[in-house]
Amino acid sequence: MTALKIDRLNKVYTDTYSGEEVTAIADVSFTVREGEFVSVLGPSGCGKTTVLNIVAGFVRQSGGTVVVDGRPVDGPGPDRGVVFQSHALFPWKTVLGNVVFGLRMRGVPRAERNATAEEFLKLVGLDGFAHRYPHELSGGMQQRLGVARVLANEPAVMLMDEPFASIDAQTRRKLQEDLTGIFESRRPTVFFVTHDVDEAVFLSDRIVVLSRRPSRVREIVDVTLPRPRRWQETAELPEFRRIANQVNDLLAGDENEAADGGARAGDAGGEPGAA
Ligand SMILES: Nc1ncnc2c1ncn2[C@@H]1O[C@H](COP(=O)(O)OP(=O)(O)OP(=O)(O)O)[C@@H](O)[C@H]1O
Repeated sequence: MTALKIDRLNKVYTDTYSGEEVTAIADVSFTVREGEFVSVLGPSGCGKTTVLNIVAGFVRQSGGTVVVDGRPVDGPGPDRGVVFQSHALFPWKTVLGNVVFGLRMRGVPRAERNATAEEFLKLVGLDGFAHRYPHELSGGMQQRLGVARVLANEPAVMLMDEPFASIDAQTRRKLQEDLTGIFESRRPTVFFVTHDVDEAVFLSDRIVVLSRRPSRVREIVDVTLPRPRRWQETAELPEFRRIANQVNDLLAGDENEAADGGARAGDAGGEPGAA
């Protein structure tokens, strides 16, 4: 079943200073099936976060539709849980309090919500930290908490915007492995935005590669690697390198086209001030 359907999405921003119109997204369509992990990759500034923000209901599209679980998106809602790059946790609430909050908003009874929150804290490896505060956790632990908080609410789609970008490389690998383990055991539907090709290949079932701005879908790449996935074994598979090279070629092809055509076309779609 389709969990998320993005159809002919278009977004034009109006620059608040110059009043100039900037087309961030020209025409983007793709679907995410229930229980599928789909990543979106593309050149910097192509509109990845904009697509995610429209799906989250934070930003309104200029054209096209977004349907989650059969319902058109018309603002934020509990059917979509977002894990941000910065942690966006409640600093005054404990770890347990952060996870329980959404459950309380949904009217889950107290005994049940504490049990559910503890189950999800265990899933992300934070059992034993329930009564700490976010500032007492490392960056990686805060991201785990962000994941637990979203998963506990069983959203139709979990939206993740470069959640590991600000985390050191070693911890990032561990978090990617843990996220994969959680995905493999729970099968949430995930829409994941990243800059990192290897991360996208390791985590995803499919990768949507966007063109430079104004963006379109350049290609949707199937990742047929076996699960369960662990970095050491998965990265050694020839298929892993083949897919990563394919995605890198798609991104590089886009850069080359930008270099060839950008100057000629006055680069109407380029980043302002970009060389
Ligand atoms: N609120 C806004 N007003 C005007 N322009 C905006 C606004 N938000 C984003 N943009 C522009 O839209 C384009 C897409 O931005 P977006 O952040 O979605 O891209 P991205 O692919 O996520 O970028 P990055 O890879 O750098 O994170 C950029 O050119 C950006 O400058």
